Amino acid sequence: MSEPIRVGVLGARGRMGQQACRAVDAADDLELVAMVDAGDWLFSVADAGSQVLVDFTHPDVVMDNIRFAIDQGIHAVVGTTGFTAERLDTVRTWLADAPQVGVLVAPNFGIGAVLSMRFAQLAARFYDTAEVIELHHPHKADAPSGTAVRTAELIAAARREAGMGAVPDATTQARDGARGADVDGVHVHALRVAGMVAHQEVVLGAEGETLTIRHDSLDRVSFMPGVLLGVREIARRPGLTVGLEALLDL
Ligand SMILES: NC(=O)c1ccc[n+]([C@@H]2O[C@H](COP(=O)([O-])OP(=O)(O)OC[C@H]3O[C@@H](n4cnc5c(N)ncnc54)[C@H](O)[C@@H]3O)[C@@H](O)[C@H]2O)c1
Ligand SMILES: O=C(O)C1=N[C@H](C(=O)O)CCC1
Repeated sequence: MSEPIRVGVLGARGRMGQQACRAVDAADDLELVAMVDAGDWLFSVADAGSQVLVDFTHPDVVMDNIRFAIDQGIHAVVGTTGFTAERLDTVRTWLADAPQVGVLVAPNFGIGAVLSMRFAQLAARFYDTAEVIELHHPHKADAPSGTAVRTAELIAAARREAGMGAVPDATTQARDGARGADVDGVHVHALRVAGMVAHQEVVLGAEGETLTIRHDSLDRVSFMPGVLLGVREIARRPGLTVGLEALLDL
């Protein structure tokens, strides 16, 4: 058997980081060599010889962590959310100086969540209206979720490609926030509910019918097969990869 891949986890004491440490530790082909959280010495990830860094931290710090990984020649599997097109462009610029390094940015590592995004993308052109409702635990820092933003962007792109116009909406009077956030012309509603983990509904509508695509992550273990796939694949994919779907051949 070949040498295990050496993995460092950032955000190691957080909800996702703890799961990621457990999953990496349990995999025969991976070796957990660094566990770093806020206030710890970031360079211990490099000192420990990490080949892949897994990041589940916070939108405010994730860009610094990616910069660090690229500068150190360490591949990065990033689950932290809060990415914009501008942030992704910045990562591409950094990677131009380190062409051997791979960075995967995935707003959701749940296989079902990735499939549901794809289903929504496929369905979008057949329906007049589409809205996204995401439901998460109340400790979540960002709203809407990274998954919901990406889903809305995929729906909007599919509508544009099909030559569809704006989603019809006759609302002329609304309380602030009543129609949710406008992401690329698609309304996204964020609920924060104690007891929940990560859930999403895409509600599509046409004359006489609706289609609801729902996914539920009931436990954070649901994200781990996707995280491990990213860790195993990223060295073979230099440059920036956005979304786990690229690794699933969807
Ligand atoms: N991609 C996915 O599948 C997926 C799934 C769940 C959560 N997330 C995202 O992952 C991120 C973390 O979520 P969480 O629920 O684990 O949050 P959390 O608050 O439980 O954990 C974050 C951890 O990061 C630590 N941290 C903060 N700054 C740091 C730094 N500079 N260096 C190292 N560690 C640092 C915090 O101390 C904390 O322990 C969020 O952006 C969330 O949206 C993504
Ligand atoms: O718990 C979170 O925080 C999650 N964040 C991701 C997002 O913002 O889409 C994925 C689901 C869980």
